[in-house]
Amino acid sequence: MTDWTDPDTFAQALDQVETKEKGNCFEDFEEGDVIEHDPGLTLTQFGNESWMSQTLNHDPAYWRTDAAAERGFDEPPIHPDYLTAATLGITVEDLSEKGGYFLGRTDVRFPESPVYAGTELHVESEVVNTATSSSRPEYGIVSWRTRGTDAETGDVLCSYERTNMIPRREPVATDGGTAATEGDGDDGPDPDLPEEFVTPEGGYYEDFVEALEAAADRDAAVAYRHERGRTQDDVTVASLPLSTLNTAKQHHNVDVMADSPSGDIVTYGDVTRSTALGHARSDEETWREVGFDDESFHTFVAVGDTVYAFTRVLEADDDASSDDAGTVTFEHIAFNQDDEPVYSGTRTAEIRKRSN
Ligand SMILES: C/C(=C\C(=O)O)C(=O)SCCNC(=O)CCNC(=O)[C@H](O)C(C)(C)COP(=O)(O)OP(=O)(O)OC[C@H]1O[C@@H](n2cnc3c(N)ncnc32)[C@H](O)[C@@H]1OP(=O)(O)O
Repeated sequence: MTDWTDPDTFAQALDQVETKEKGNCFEDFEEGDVIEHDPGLTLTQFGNESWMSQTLNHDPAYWRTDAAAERGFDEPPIHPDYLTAATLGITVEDLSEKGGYFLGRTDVRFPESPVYAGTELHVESEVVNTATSSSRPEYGIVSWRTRGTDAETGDVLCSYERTNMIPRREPVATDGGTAATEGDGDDGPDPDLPEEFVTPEGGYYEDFVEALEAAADRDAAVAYRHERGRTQDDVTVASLPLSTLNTAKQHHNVDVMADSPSGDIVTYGDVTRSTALGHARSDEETWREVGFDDESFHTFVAVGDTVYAFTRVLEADDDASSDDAGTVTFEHIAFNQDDEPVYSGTRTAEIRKRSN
C-alpha cells in the first residue's frame, strides 16, 4: 500500500495535486465590480488597545474616561488608525491576498462623530481602475474605493481609495517601463530644500500658526523630526495585521515571501503609517482626525527595521468642528534606520487650541 507520508511519495503527490487557491488575480477585477467583504469585523476595545499600544498611539482620550469626556466623547472611542486598518484588513482576502504590495491610498475620511467599541463594521469595495504595469509584466495595478459602514445604522465610518500591485495569471509583454532601474547610480538633481527649518515651540494649534508665520516670506519650511522609533518585531509584522483579519501573505508567510521582491515578510502598511503617526501625535495636541490624502509606500519595512517619523506643516486654518480646535494640514514621512522614506502622506487633523 502506498505510504503517502514517505517523503519522496509525498513530494510527488504535492507536485501533482492542484492547489485550492485563495485570493484574486488582476484578471478577476473589472471596473465597476462591487465586492462585499465577509465576515465583517466587530471593533473591540481589546483590538483597539492592542493596536494603539503597539503603534505608540497613547492619546489619553482613547484610554481614559475622564480624558474622553473632556474631548466630548461618551467613552474612549475606537482610534481612527485602528478603524482604517480594520476597514482595510478585512478586504484583503477578496482584494489583495493573492500577493502584490499596497502602493498607496488617498481620500481617507472619517465622520465627525466618534466610533465606539462594539460597533459591527460592514465593508464593501468597488473596483475603480485597472491598469497594466509597464515596468513589471507579472503584475497589474488595481484601485478600489472602499467604504466601512456601521452594520446597524448604515452610517459611513471610514472611506478611502487604495491602490495595490496585483499578480497577473499570465504575465504580459510590456514596453519595459519608465521606472528607474535599481542601483543605476542616478541620484537625480541636487535637492531643492529651503535654507531654514522652523520647529513649532509646542503642540497646540497656535504653535503651528506661529511657526508658519515665522517661515512665511522667507526661504524656510516648518519641518522637524520626532525622536521616537519603533523596531519592527513579530507582533507588529505578523500579529497586528492578523488581528484585523488581514490575510496578506506578505505579513506572515516567510516561506512564500522568500521568493518575492522583498525576500521576507514585511510590515503591513497601516502599521508603518500608524506608528509614524503615533510618533508625530506624541508631539502635538491632537483633537480629531479629519482625513488623509496622497499616501504612498516607498519601500519595504521588515522585522528588525526601525520606523521613525518626520513632519512638515503645510497650512493652518482657524475653522474646525469645535471652538476648542483649529485645523492643520501636515505632510508626514515615515523613514527607517538608514533614513530612507518608507511612507508619506498628507494628513488633516484638528489640533487643540491653548485654553485662555
Ligand atoms: C499587502 C499589504 C496590504 C494589502 O494586502 O493591501 C501591505 O501592507 S504590503 C506593505 C506595504 N507596502 C510596501 O511595503 C510596498 C513598498 N513599495 C515598494 O517596495 C516598491 O514601491 C515596489 C517594490 C512595490 C515597487 O517597486 P518599483 O517597481 O520600483 O516601483 P514603481 O516603479 O514606483 O511602481 C511600480 C508601478 O506601480 C505604479 N505605482 C506606484 N505607486 C502607485 C500608486 N500609489 N498609485 C498608482 N500606481 C502606483 C508605478 O507608476 C509603476 O507603474 P509602471 O510599472 O506602469 O511604471
